[in-house]
Amino acid sequence: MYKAGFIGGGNMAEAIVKGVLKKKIYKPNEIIVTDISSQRLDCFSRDYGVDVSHDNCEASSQCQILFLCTKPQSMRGVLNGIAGNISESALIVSIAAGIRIDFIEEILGSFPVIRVMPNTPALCGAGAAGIYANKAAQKEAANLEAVFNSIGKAVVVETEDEIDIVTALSGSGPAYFFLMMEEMIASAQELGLDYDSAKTLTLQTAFGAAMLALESDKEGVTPARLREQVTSPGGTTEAALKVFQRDQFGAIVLMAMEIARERSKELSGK
Ligand SMILES: NC(=O)C1=CN([C@@H]2O[C@H](COP(=O)(O)OP(=O)(O)OC[C@H]3O[C@@H](n4cnc5c(N)ncnc54)[C@H](OP(=O)(O)O)[C@@H]3O)[C@@H](O)[C@H]2O)C=CC1
Ligand SMILES: O=C(O)[C@@H]1CCC=N1
Repeated sequence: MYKAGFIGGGNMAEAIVKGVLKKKIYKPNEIIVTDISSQRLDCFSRDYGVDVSHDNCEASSQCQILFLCTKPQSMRGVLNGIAGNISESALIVSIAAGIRIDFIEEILGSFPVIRVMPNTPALCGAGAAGIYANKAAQKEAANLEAVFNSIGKAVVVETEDEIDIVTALSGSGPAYFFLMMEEMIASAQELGLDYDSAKTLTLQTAFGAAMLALESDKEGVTPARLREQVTSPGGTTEAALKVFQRDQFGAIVLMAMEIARERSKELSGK
């Protein structure tokens, strides 16, 4: 029996597998990963030493925790394929955006099911994950929270609808920050700085800002207060921030997150 099986060995499954192995939550021989792509399976076998298989049913019958890690659009087919072949005592964990627990239960029958919305920084132990468990999985939720806390930070939410918000916030969120980094690097180049210097200073600034925000949060200091500390009256930051405000930066962020949440809800119909 494997402690964990991952159906779909894509980007997010790899981030979780790498994270849990690094933190020694599981040993490589306690994990099995399936995928339709031999190339992906070779990568998991070579880079992480875990067992791999093309056979979703075989893997599903041998796992204590079964992580469903395929795209939402493939989930119906994947669930139909493994239904009736899952170990009776298994915990089902879906990381798919939008896919609701009742959709999973309809196809698989009654199991403890947990939805987790993780993110790719789990790759380096800095993930953020939201967790929602059905009634049958309330006990398991605490264990799973510990797993995701070991590869970042996890928050258990009260309602399944909140997972759609978590998706728009921290699931997709790394991409928002990466976009900001891309734009800052490109802008610095446009203004005359060389690419390497622009990249080094951008990444270190993002890292420094996040680290300072996390450290300061322990003392109750908010991001807003930290922003004020950078902003000298009549200075350069104030001049820049006025442009963000004039062009409705807050409204743009809200609009983007609302659309991401709506897309998560739409995917539930797949
Ligand atoms: N990427 C992210 O940042 C996050 C993703 N998620 C969720 O995680 C899930 C996976 O996303 P991501 O890792 O980015 O996607 P990927 O496309 O990278 O991973 C999915 C993998 O599953 C494979 N696959 C497709 N069909 C099957 C099948 N029938 N059996 C086994 N494997 C199959 C795919 O192969 P092939 O490519 O050949 O089709 C692919 O390798 C999604 O549901 C997404 O909503 C959640 C949080 C964050
Ligand atoms: O873009 C997506 O649909 C997935 C879910 C959250 C992050 N990536």
